[in-house]
Order: sequence, then structure tokens, then C-alpha cells
Amino acid sequence: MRIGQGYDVHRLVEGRELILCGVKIPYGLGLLGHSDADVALHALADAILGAAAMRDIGYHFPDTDPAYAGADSRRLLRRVAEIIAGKGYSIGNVDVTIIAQRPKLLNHIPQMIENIAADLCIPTDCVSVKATTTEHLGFTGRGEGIAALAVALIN
Ligand SMILES: Nc1ccn([C@@H]2O[C@H](COP(=O)(O)O)[C@@H](O)[C@H]2O)c(=O)n1
Ligand SMILES: C[C@@]1(CO)OP(=O)(O)OP(=O)(O)OC[C@H]1O
Repeated sequence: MRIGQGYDVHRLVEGRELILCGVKIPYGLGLLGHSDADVALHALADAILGAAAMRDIGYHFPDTDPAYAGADSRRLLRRVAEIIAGKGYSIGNVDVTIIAQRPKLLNHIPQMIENIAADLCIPTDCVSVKATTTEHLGFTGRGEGIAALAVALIN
């Protein structure tokens, strides 16, 4: 059994959709990035790659490559699962924490879990997604961006 961690941050801006774990969340702001900027799936992809000691998503999907402009991060996550499967690894369980002052994510968590379980081909009880604020402290607390942490176990 091997463990990996991931961390990512994206800036909140006007004129972008907010997509977290593949769920479009109604909000006045969205995350800025080369892809769809799904910060939670980026952290998760990095955790899985980290567990396999196979670099990170920027290595596999460079933000200089037009092929990934506006990319659906669920597609990138599925590709990461394929990459580690190619080395003989399978995913055990994953745990994601989204750090966002707003919007309230509670009602979207079940769909987020469904999306990740489907993309990684693992049962929903092997997927945890949580949300927390930072009590108005720091860049997340000021609503300037959203951060995400993830841990993955692979076998
Ligand atoms: N964007 C968020 C942040 C938090 N939640 C839920 O609220 C609970 C309390 O958050 P604290 O940061 O005050 O501890 C948290 O446990 C989540 O259930 C949320 O839904 N969306
Ligand atoms: C996901 C990728 C894909 O081009 O782009 P971004 O959406 O900018 O995301 P980031 O987490 O900054 O870096 C990884 C990138 O390679």
C-alpha cells in the first residue's frame, strides 16, 4: 500500500464557471486556470500520481499545451487513473478537502463523490469529499481563491 498527497489553489474571478469535483456550482465567480480549473480534482490527481511517485499533473498535462485549454478535469483524472493502472497500481480510497469560505458546498458533496467514484472506478464508500472555511482568514477566507487538499491510497 502506498500513500500520496495533493494540494492546489486557483484564483476566483468573474466570468468563469465554478466547477468543483466535476459539479457546476451556481456562484457569481469561477476559478481561473488553463483547464476548467477544478482545483479539487487537480489536488486529487496529484495525490494519486504522488502515491505512485509519478510526478504531477503539470508534468503530464502542461499548461502550455493548447490541448488542455478549457479541459474537463474529470478527463484528466480518468487519464491519471489509466497512467497509474499502466504501472500496475489500483486505487484504494481517496479523501479530498475543499477550502472555500463561500459558496456553501454541503448540498453538492454527494454528486462530487459520485463523479469521483465513477471516474476512478471505485465504490462511493472509498471516496470522501469534505469542505471547510478558514473562518474568514487568509486568501481563502477573503474569498480570493479556493484551495484543495487530497490524500490517496493505492495498492
Ligand atoms: N464552503 C463550505 C465550507 C464549509 N462547509 C460546511 O460547513 C461546515 C463548517 O465549516 P467550518 O469551516 O466553519 O468548520 C463544514 O464542516 C462543512 O460541512 C460547506 O458546506 N461549504
Ligand atoms: C491542469 C492544468 C492543465 O493544463 O492547468 P490549470 O487548469 O492551469 O491547473 P494547474 O493546477 O495550475 O496546473 C496543472 C495544469 O497542467
